[in-house]
Amino acid sequence: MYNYLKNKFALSNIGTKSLIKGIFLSSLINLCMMLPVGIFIMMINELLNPLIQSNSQFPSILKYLTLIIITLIIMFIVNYFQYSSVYISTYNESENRRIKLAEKLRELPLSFFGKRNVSDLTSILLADCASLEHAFSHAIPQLFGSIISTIIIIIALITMNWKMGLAVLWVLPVSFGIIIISKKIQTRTKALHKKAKLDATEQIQECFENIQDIKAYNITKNYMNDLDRKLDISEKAQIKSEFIMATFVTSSQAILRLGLVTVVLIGSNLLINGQTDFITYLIFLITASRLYDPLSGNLENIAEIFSIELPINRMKEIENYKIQNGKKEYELKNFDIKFENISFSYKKDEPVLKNINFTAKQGEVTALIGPSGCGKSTIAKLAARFWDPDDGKIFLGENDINKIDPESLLKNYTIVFQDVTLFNDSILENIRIGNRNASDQEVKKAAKLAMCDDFINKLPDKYNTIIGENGSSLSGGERQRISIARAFLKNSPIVLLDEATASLDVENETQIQKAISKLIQNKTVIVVAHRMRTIENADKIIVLDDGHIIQEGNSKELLNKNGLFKHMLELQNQSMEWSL
Ligand SMILES: Nc1ncnc2c1ncn2[C@@H]1O[C@H](COP(=O)(O)OP(=O)(O)OP(=O)(O)O)[C@@H](O)[C@H]1O
Repeated sequence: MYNYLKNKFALSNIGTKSLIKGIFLSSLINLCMMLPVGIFIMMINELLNPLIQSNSQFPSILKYLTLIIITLIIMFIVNYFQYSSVYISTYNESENRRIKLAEKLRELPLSFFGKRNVSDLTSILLADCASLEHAFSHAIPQLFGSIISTIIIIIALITMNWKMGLAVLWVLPVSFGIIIISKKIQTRTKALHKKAKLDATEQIQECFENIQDIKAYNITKNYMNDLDRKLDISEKAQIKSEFIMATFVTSSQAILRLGLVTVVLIGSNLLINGQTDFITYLIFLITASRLYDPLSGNLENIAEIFSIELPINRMKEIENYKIQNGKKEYELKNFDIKFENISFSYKKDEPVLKNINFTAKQGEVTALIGPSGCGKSTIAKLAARFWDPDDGKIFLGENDINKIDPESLLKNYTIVFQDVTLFNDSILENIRIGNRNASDQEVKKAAKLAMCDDFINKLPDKYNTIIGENGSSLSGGERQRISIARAFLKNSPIVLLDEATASLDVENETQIQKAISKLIQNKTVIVVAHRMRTIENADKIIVLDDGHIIQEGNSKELLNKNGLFKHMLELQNQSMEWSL
């Protein structure tokens, strides 16, 4: 039972124990509900006795008053413990579940995030956790508790009179049979509803994120029509799912009620034939009229219990996803990065890199160039172990990076990406992300080096200005310069620059290039660049095409050959001569 509940509902040890306690107390509540029935039957028995036996006494009112008060106290105590045990433990478990998931998400490699989108993950952490919270507090203990209490009462009834006992019992397997048979259908329709809802949510999120482009291209109407369609599909899927659930649940509830009818039929037959007495018949009638109440109410929760299988599986998928691990302590002889026979694909059978071999040496700038989509950024990501290669090895200072813990590996890297991520915080804190221990003075020094000082001083609160969600109040170039300031602050031995100066105007870019050349001295630098002039002084240029290295050398060597490098340089020179 313990292991079944633990695995089935993906609970912690404490959560499983609390659930079992909750189930036990819920069944106790249902059994306590039968206490007034017992008192009532006792009273009827005593009331009828004077009519049957002349020497009997009239029942004592005080005795029944005391029994009623005791019953109320017992019911209050059991309810109190059930409520506090179930609810407090559920919310504690839920809190721990969210923390555990967040911790796991922190450790997961980018390959995981490449397969899932943000709204899906948000929905797991918020909506899915909330649905489990509700099921564990309002459905599971109550349903299991009502099954246990009903079985106990039925066993007691069977020992009293097996024929009438069976008349009460038969409805249980039939009613549950209907629910169990319907499980597959209910789970499928719930999954379809969930998917349709997620599609609509994703579209809403996408709409907010891309509102500028949607307006600029005048596609609001098309976009809204598409959203309307998705909302419609979601609504229909919800109605269908609710309807199917209601059909099965009400049918099995109706069957449960038939138990009372069969008790009346069989009981009156037994009474007429003198095979039972009136009090026993009365006990069965009153008990059967109350017995199914908790169970019938909880049948509605069965759909909820079925539906939590989906969020539990989604959470298990995160929990079981293989994390990148490795040693935290390691010695590096140098900071050379060596790619040895590297092949990589984001999607199965769609290789992005094929047999890549090169070394980015410490103290040198290694530039990656090639047409769009040839795999330049992917090489930079693999160098930092954001993804693990399918084949081959990447060495940092003669250590296979596959065997180094990603977090401790990244301490050696400064990465400036094409897409800068900024937080809704002050400029000071956004730069300090480069080095959490840096003082304000150090942050400001880094900002100066990255040519941020001028624009920051023009902001209302200077370094304390809050820059909005993802730095929405800054220009592309300003955002990029902040990310470069972070890099200055981190000052680590390896620098990966992925189109680092892409959003800058020529004047700014020239200045930043000067600053970057200071930053990268004696470091291992890998630059991904489109503009040829930004890499003309690189020590080594790797020219890629369709995931292969097709040329390698410095710019002088490559210009002397008739290859892609020369061709790209000529094309870029031509484009610089264009005018509108
Ligand atoms: N997260 C991802 N999931 C699936 N495919 C991806 C992912 N990232 C990149 N790709 C694909 O891998 C290929 C190489 O992408 P990559 O970003 O490395 O190219 P790139 O040379 O840096 O391109 P660009 O110069 O346009 O930035 C492309 O076809 C791209 O569509």
